[in-house]
Amino acid sequence: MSSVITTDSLTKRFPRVTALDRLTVDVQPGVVGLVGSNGAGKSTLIKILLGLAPATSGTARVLGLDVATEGPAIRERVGYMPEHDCLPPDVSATEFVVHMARMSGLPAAAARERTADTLRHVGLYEERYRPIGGYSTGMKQRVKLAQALVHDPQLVLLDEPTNGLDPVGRDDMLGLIRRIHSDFGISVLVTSHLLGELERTCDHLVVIDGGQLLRSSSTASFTEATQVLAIEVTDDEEHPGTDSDAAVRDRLTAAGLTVRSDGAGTGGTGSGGSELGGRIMLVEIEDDDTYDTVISTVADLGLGLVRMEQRRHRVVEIFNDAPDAPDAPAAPDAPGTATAPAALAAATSSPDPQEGGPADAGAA
Ligand SMILES: Nc1ncnc2c1ncn2[C@@H]1O[C@H](COP(=O)(O)OP(=O)(O)OP(=O)(O)O)[C@@H](O)[C@H]1O
Repeated sequence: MSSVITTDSLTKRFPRVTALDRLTVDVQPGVVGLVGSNGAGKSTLIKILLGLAPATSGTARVLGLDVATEGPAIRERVGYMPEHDCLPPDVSATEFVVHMARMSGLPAAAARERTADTLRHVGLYEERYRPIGGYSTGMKQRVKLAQALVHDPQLVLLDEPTNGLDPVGRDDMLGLIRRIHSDFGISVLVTSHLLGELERTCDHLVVIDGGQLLRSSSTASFTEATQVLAIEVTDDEEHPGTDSDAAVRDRLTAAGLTVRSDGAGTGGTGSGGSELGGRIMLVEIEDDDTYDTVISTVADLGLGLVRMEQRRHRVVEIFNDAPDAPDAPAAPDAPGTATAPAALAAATSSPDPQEGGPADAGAA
C-alpha cells in the first residue's frame, strides 16, 4: 500500500515557538488519528500538508505529491475540514456546499447532485435549505464535513471535528468519520486533543507533543496486553472487619507471586481510594499457572472474584513516558476542554475497553 502522507524531518519555526520539530512520519490509508494537546502542532501540520503554509525545513508528501511545489494538485485530491467556525451565516448549506463544489472544479449539475448526496450522507435533510446562521454546532460541523467531501477526495484532513459537540454529537461525528472510510474508501486524518475518542475511532494513531513525534503505530499495538493480571475480590462476609485484600495478597506472595495495588486505579480515585481503583490488585503473570493459583487462593479463603483480567497498556502511557510528562494526570475542568498531556491523560478511556470502566472524559 502506498503512503497517503509522509514527512521527513519536517520543521516549522515561528519567531517565538517551534511548532513542528523534525517530524518524520508515514501515514498509510485508513482512519488515522493525529493526537496532541493544544499547541502540539496539529493544525500547523495540516496547513503544511495542504500546501497552505511553507515548512521551515524538511519535506512532506501527500498522495505522493510534494507539498512545497504541488499544493494545487494536493488540494484537488484532498478535502479539508477546518477547526474554527468559518461558515457564512446568510447562505444555506446547499448553496454553500454547491459553491465549494464549483470551486473544486465540478460542473454546475454535478455540483448540485454531489451536494445533495453529500449533505444526505452527513445527516442534513430539510434544514439544508435554511441559512447556516440558525444551525446548531453539530449541524455546522456537518456542513464543514460535507464541503470537505463534496469533490470526492482521496483523503480528508479533519481538524478537531468533534469540537463543541455534546456526547451524542461526538459519537455521531465519530461514526460518520468511520463511514467516510468504510463506505467510500476515503482515507482520513483526524485530529483531536481527546485521546479517548480517537482511540475508539482510528486504526492508527500518530501522537505528537511540542511538535515532536512521540509515537506512530496501530491503535491495537498501543493497547496490547501486558503480563499483569488485575484482580478484585469480594469482602469476607463471614468475618466482617477482615481485610480480604491483605489476606489474598499475603497468600499469593507466599506462593511466590508478585502483587501490588493498582496505584493508577482504573481511572477511578487512584491508590488508596475507597472506590474501585483502591480495590484492584495487580499480579505479575509468571506463567499459565498464575491464573489457577489466583483462583484457588481466593476460593480457599472463602472469597469470590469480582474480576480477573489481563491488563492492557493504556494509550496515555505514551505521555507518561514523555520527557516532561506530569506525575499525576489532572482532570479537565469541563468535558471537552482538556489541555496539555495531563488532561489528555484524564480524557483517555479505561485501561481495558472490555472492562466497562469509566467513559472517556471528553465524551462525558
Ligand atoms: N501563525 C502563527 N504564528 C506564530 N505562532 C503560531 C502560529 N500558528 C501556530 N503557532 C504556534 O505554534 C504552536 C502549534 O500550534 P498549532 O495551532 O499547530 O497547535 P494545535 O496542536 O493545532 O493546537 P490547537 O488544537 O490548540 O489548535 C503553538 O505554540 C502556536 O501558538
